[in-house]
Amino acid sequence: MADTEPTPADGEPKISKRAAEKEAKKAAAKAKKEASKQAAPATRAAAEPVDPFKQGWLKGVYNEKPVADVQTRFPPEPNGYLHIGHAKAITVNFGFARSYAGRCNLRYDDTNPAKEEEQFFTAIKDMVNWLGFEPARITHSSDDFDRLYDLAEELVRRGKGYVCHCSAAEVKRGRGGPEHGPRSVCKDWSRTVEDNLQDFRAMRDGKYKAGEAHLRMKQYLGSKLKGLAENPALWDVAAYRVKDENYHHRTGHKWKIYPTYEFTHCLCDAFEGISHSLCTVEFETLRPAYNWLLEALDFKQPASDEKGPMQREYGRLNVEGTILSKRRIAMLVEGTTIPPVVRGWDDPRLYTLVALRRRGVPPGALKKFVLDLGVTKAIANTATHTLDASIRTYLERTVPRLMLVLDPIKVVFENLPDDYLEEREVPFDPKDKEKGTHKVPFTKVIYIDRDDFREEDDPDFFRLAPGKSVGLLHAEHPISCTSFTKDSSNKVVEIKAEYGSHLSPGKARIHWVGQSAAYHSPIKAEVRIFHPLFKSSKPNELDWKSGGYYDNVDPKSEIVHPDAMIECGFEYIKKNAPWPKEEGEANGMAAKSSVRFQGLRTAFFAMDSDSDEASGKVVLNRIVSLKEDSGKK
Ligand SMILES: Nc1ncnc2c1ncn2[C@@H]1O[C@H](COP(=O)(O)OP(=O)(O)OP(=O)(O)O)[C@@H](O)[C@H]1O
Ligand SMILES: NC(=O)CC[C@H](N)C(=O)O
Repeated sequence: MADTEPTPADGEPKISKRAAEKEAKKAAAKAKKEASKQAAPATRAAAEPVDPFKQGWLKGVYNEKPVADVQTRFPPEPNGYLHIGHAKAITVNFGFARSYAGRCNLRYDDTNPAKEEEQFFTAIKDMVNWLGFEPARITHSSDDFDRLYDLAEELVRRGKGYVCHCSAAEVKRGRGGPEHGPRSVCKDWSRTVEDNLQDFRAMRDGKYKAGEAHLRMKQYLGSKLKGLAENPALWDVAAYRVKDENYHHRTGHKWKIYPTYEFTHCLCDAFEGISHSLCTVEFETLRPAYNWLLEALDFKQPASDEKGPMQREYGRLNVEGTILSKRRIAMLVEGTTIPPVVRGWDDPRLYTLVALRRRGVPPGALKKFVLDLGVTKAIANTATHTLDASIRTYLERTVPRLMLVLDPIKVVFENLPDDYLEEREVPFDPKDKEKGTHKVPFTKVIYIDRDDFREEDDPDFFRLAPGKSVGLLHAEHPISCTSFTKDSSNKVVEIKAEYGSHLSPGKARIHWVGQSAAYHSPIKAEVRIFHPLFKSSKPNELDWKSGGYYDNVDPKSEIVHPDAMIECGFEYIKKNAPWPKEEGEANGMAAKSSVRFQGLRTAFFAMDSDSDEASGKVVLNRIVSLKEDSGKK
């Protein structure tokens, strides 16, 4: 509709802008209704569940190699906690296998001895299970160290591997370029097989220190071939290197040499019978090197994906507004010269999977988010608030509702007897009868949120104020404030009020919690409300090297309400968790945070791991606000 007032044509009755808008709205609503009637059969068809793995790019990947026994793998390096990006990798690899009736392995890509710790192994498997997937097999690249070593010798025997003693600078020089001229091979390139074998064994037996010797693959550096040879991933990259700090958590000090990613990954894929090796786009340039090694050792036919594993690459999931790098999160968790700024790797302000779980994000919401963004070769760039919006929509349909008062003020009804009790039957979700109902007590004393009261009335304020009435959600009659009292710090501590049908209904309805020992109401709780950890919307651009990020940490990123109150329906919600009941959590991976609910007019909440059943301590985390601006009302 145009902004300007319409000019009526001569002779036509002049209608006001408001009336015209009303008419237009009516007509639009009618048209929409008509359209939806006509479109009903098509809409119903569209509502049939669509398997996202059998659409678009993923379907194309399957069609390139439509085998009966689809086998994929999720191959994290066990050097830190998984983050939201990994939720995409897990969903893609496990989901693809599931859709095509195949299997997916969890493979710990543990070829880097210095960085791996037991805690990460357990946490990674937990997250896969929590997301609702069960690995067909759990493997470790290190399980195959013997076999990998034998194949490295075989590569040498086939004249396709050589031990090189160049320094890093010499290797760089050999790669050529504007500074170094044409690419060239070093003197070690033409050593005999026997010589190379002996020297490789010497590497294995500890004759060399780190950097003094490498086993390199004889790819294309010495070749005159154009095309493939332009790819630096094929310039005789290292297959094995010596590690001085060589203790490995599974093989101990057995090995002084360790295989590189380029040597290990494709071979482990072949050992495990992987049909579709799905990884992120930054590995695309490595695909020719992946195929080169498989072909060199007869695990694949040249220029064919029929035999052996086929690597294909999808776009990473990048989330702006937070940091995902393990190194940076470690700085926040452990502190360096600066004190730690978060509670741990699972601090709900982080985007590690353990943190998202602790915050209360349902695993199904993460998977849906990943798939809704789409799986293609394009990088999926998104922002934390887009993720929040998606989680909000997911929770809206799936979790029950309760009344929770964040910052309570006591309300005493002067016109009710001390033992007044109205038992109200309240649905857990008015739009979903299946979730059932529960009983809450309406009593002489109730608690309302401080935000819902003003000491001085204002015509634009529709809730409780002296002389003003307001409706109560789930109660029969409205209430009206007669007076209030304050403490020495000028804080309102008690409101005197009336309740009954004689009062004006008011223009809004607010939430409340009744006080009744018989109903164990209210339940006290500490509520933590989270906001972005950094003031900057681009925290990756902060100064991480010299600690400049610290000043950007928002001290208001966690606000604690220590005296919140929840109505007694919470007990039922707790006993009947997980909400929603789906895959991982329903199958035993439910943490305390699977106790989720919508606090009416407030936010979505989940129980925090700091809660303690024995002492009755309840701590809640805000999962997301009800609206994007985090404001209620
Ligand atoms: N942001 C992301 N989006 C999608 N997939 C990812 C993302 N980050 C990692 N992956 C994939 O997850 C799998 C296991 O990753 P791994 O932990 O080895 O990766 P990484 O790149 O070291 O992760 P980090 O981002 O923590 O450095 C790999 O296949 C990798 O491609
Ligand atoms: N091909 C892949 O998926 C890569 C996995 C490997 N762990 C990495 O370094 O990221």
